[in-house]
Amino acid sequence: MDSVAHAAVISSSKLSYGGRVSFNKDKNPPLRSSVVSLRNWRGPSRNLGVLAAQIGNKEIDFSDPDWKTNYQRDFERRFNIPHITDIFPDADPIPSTFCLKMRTPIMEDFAGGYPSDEEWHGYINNNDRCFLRSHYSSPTSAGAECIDPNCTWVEQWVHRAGPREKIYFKPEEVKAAIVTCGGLCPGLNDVIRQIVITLEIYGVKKIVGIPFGYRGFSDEGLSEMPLSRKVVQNVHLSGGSLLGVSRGGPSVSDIVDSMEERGINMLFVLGGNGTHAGANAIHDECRRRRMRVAVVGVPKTIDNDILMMDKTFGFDTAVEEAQRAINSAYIEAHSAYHGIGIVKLMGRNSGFIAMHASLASGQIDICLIPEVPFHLHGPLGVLRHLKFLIETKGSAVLCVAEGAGQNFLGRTNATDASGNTVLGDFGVHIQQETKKYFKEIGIHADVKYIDPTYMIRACRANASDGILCTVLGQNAVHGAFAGYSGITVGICNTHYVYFPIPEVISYPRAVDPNSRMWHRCLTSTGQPDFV
Ligand SMILES: Nc1ncnc2c1ncn2[C@@H]1O[C@H](COP(=O)(O)OP(=O)(O)O)[C@@H](O)[C@H]1O
Ligand SMILES: O=P(O)(O)OC[C@H]1O[C@](O)(COP(=O)(O)O)[C@@H](O)[C@@H]1O
Ligand SMILES: [Mg+2]
Repeated sequence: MDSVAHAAVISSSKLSYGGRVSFNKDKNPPLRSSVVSLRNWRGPSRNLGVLAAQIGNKEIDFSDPDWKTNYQRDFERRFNIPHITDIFPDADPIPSTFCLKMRTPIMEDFAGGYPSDEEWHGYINNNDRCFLRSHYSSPTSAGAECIDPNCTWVEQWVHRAGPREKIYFKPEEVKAAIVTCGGLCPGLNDVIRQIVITLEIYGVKKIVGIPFGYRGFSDEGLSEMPLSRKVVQNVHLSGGSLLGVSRGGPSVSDIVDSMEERGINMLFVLGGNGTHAGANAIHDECRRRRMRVAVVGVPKTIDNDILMMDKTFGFDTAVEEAQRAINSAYIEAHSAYHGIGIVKLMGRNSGFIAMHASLASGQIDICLIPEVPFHLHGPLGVLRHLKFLIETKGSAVLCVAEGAGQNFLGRTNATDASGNTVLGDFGVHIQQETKKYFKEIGIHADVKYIDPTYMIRACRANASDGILCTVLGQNAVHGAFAGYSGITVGICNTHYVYFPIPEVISYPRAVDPNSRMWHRCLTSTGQPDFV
């Protein structure tokens, strides 16, 4: 029997003490997890009742009558979003130059700001908040994320995104830059477009694109691209990034030097975990140098692996586009004698695309993701189940996430320019193992392998992602004008919100093997546990 594919994460999530309690199943918990997880648990024997819990580096003593107040205060502190007045307490705001009645940059009526005595203006109050989580009334409730053993209601909310009545930048003094980093993702152009359009509505005239990710700040021969509504008007009609993307690049200090030289005081950073780590470091460095700058992120990851977000842009498009590949694999498999179709989809650490695409298609018999361990060989292995499917159904279709089954492949320790581990190709491996297995057992099998990954990533955004990109792009600009920096925008619990960057990138979000969604996927595929 071969080794079991290691789950990249802890798969157990249930703690029993008195009643059965299901805790947060976020994996690889961060240092400052907001809910109790198994790994962070430092209470007494699980069956003796819980008196205290270790959450991150803080111990919560549930017998303290003030524990909840303290927790909520700490939560508020963590999710506070950095503001320009933190370092420039005397910074004076001006009335916003943006209002919902103003749709183009040149409305004479509102020159110098929207009149504040109007009854309706559509602004967000700085104290508006959105709840981060739903309330689970019982720890036994499916998916319950509890702080304490009784799963009592603990307020956890984040700042609402949107335009404010007062702004901290004069549009005529703004030089805004946009940079897109990491891999491609459907919707990048939609976000660029919306940022430019919204900046112009505020009255900004100096808008530039930094070419090819962070490299564009340093590489000779790469010059900034002037942007305007005219330039970006139709960019969303094609995939990719108008500005280009890259991995690796200059140091944070060099990037900030370059920003100073160019006079950039608003930076919009579109990228994933790595890009946001960079954006946060840029924000810190700007503060250290006492620069009056807003650095705002828009999370871009086709893998959907950013914490706390309902989803990230491009993910819906990826799932939709993956249907074509899955359907092709299905047709091939069903038209062949003993046909087996294998589709590999992206997902470095997280199997969201594979899970959602499998579920959406209803055509997948086996879905393999990095978060769920499996055997390939042996009585419980994937290959034995494939034999069963061929014998009973005559064909089979597999969907594998790129990060699945990495322990079956030789480790190279290679990393890309950004320091990400270069993965082995599990899709090719399982294709070869399948062919070999059926040859060995003397059963005919016609194996077809489809790797549509870059075709999916290079697509233009679908309608729903297009709308998501529009809202995120607008809110990024609103956040910058409101004087926030070191923040990122996201959709959370159906609301658009601002997060402090470190809270969403402390580790990649992963599929919860105990979630109802993974269970739904399993009921659709009908696959057994391969361990
Ligand atoms: N910890 C970090 N600090 C600063 N910059 C980083 C960090 N990690 C990655 N970057 C930079 O962010 C950019 C994108 O990172 P990458 O991991 O390739 O993509 P993604 O942002 O999609 O995760 C690269 O230019 C990389 O150099
Ligand atoms: O070939 P590349 O450009 O390194 O991209 C491959 C990676 O891009 C992704 O689609 C997304 O990665 P990023 O979020 O880092 O851009 C991963 O799933 C995949 O491993
Ligand atoms: Mg990344």
